[in-house]
Amino acid sequence: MSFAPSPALAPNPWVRILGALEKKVTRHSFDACLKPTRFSHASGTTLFVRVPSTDIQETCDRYGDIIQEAMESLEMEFQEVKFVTPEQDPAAARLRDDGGFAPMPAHASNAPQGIGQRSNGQRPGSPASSAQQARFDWNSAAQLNPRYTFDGFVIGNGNQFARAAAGAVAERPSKAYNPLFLYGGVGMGKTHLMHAIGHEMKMRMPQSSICYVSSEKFTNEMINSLRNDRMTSFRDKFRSVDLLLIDDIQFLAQKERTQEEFFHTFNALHESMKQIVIASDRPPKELPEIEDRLRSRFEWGLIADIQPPDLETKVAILQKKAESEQTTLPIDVALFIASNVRTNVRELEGALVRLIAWCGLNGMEITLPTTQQCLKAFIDTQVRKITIESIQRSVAEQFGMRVAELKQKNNSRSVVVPRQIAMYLAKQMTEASLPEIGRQFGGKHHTTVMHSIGKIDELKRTDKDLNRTLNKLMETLNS
Ligand SMILES: Nc1ncnc2c1ncn2[C@@H]1O[C@H](COP(=O)(O)OP(=O)(O)OP(=O)(O)O)[C@@H](O)[C@H]1O
Repeated sequence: MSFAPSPALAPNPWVRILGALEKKVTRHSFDACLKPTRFSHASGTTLFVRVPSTDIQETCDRYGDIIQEAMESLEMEFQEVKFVTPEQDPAAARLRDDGGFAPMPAHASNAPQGIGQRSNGQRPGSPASSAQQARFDWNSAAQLNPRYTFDGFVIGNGNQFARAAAGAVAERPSKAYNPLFLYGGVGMGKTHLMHAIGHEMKMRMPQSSICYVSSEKFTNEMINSLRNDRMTSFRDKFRSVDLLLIDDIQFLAQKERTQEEFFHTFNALHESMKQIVIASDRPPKELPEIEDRLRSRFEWGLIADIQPPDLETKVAILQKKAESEQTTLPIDVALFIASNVRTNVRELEGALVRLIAWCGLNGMEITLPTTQQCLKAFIDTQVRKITIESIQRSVAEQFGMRVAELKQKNNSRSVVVPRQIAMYLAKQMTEASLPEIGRQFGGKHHTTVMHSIGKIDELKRTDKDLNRTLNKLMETLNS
C-alpha cells in the first residue's frame, strides 16, 4: 500500500499519531518538541516528519518506543518515523530550490489547525498562497525555536548587558536600539537571545512578521532568486518584515553582491522603522571583509557582547535545562559538570543530555559517581580538545608572529605559508568544517581554505623542512 501524500485529500497520518502522543507525554514536552513538528512525506512504510532543529530532532528520536506503540494502536501500516531537519528533508530541498523559504510553509505541511504554527488563513493551492503573488507568509516560516525564550535564558555577569538590550528591543522595537548588534564566541547564547526577542515581540504584537535567517541562508536564497529571475519577490519578502533577526553576519565577508543586497534591505527596514537584530562572532570593527558602509550601519544602534559564563552561571544553566527535562540535578553533579566542561554552553548541554539519557537507559539515579562514570570519555576529550585557536597560537609562536596576523588580509609569503599550515592542521586535528575554519581565519571563503590545504598537501610530498615543522607542531599540540 502506498502512502504517498496527496495534500488535498490524504489524511495526515502524523496528526493522528500526534493525537495519540499528546496523551502519553507531558504537556511541556509535547509543546516544546512534538508540536513544532510537521508531516513531510511518506515513503513505503516510513513516515518523514520535519523538525525545526537538530535539538528537537534528538529529543523526538527518544520517543521512538511510544511512537511505535501509537502506530500499532492506530493500526497503521507504517513501520517507522524518521525526523528530518529542513536541511535533511528532500521535500524541503525542493521548496528551497523553488525559491521558497526552507521550513514548513503552511500549505506544505498538511498540518491541523491548533497544532504547530498559526495558519495564514489561505487555502492550500489557492492563487494567493503562491510565493510569487502574495506577501511571504512569515507566520509559518519564522523558524523560532520554541525553547529559546527569555524565560529559558539564564542571566549571568557575562550576558546581562546583552540580555537587557534584547529585552528592551523586544519591548520597544525600533525605538530602543536599532540595530542591536550581538556578538560573542561559539555557543554563548546569541541565537537563543535573538529567538527570545522574536517570541516576545510575537506575544506583544501577534500580527508582526518576524524573520530569523542566517546570513548563509540569506545568501543562498539571494543566489537562487538571481538565478531564477525572482529578485523582486526576494526583496519584497525581506523588506516586508517587522523584525529581521540575522545570524552569523560574519559569513557575509567577501560576498560583495550579498552585502550590497543586504545593505539595501537594511536601509529599507531601518527607514521604515523596522527592528533589525544582528549576531556575529566578533564586533563590527573586527569584520574587515565587510564593506565600510555596512559596518558603519552595524554601529548605528547598540553593540552588546556576550562573554563566557562563570561557574555559577553554568550551574544555573544546567539546573534550568535539567528542570525543562523534568530531571532533578543534584548540586554536586551540576558543579562537577560545570567545572569540567569548559568550552561553551552548547557542550554543557551536550554533557547533560548524555547524562540524562545514559542514566535513563541504564536505570540509574543521577549521582556524582554515575556522572563521573558516564562523562569520563566526554570530559577526557574536552581536556585534550585541540581547537583552531590553540593551533593558531602554536603556529604563530613557531613563526614568531601574532595570531591576529594569521587572520588579516595579508598576502605576503611570510604570512601566507603559516596561515596555510594552520588551516591544514585545523582540518587534520579538529572536526571543524571548511566554512568554520575560514570563519576563524578572518572570514576566509571555504574555497580559500580548501586551496590552502591542497597546497600544503602538495608541498609535503617534497619539502622535508615543511614536514619537520608540521610534525613538531602536531607534537606540541598533542602533548
Ligand atoms: N545564558 C543561557 N541560558 C540558557 N541557555 C543558554 C544560555 N546561553 C546559551 N544557552 C544555550 O546554549 C546553546 C547554544 O546557544 P546558541 O545557539 O544561542 O549560541 P550562539 O552564540 O548562537 O552560538 P553560534 O555562534 O555557534 O551560533 C543553546 O541551546 C542555548 O539555549
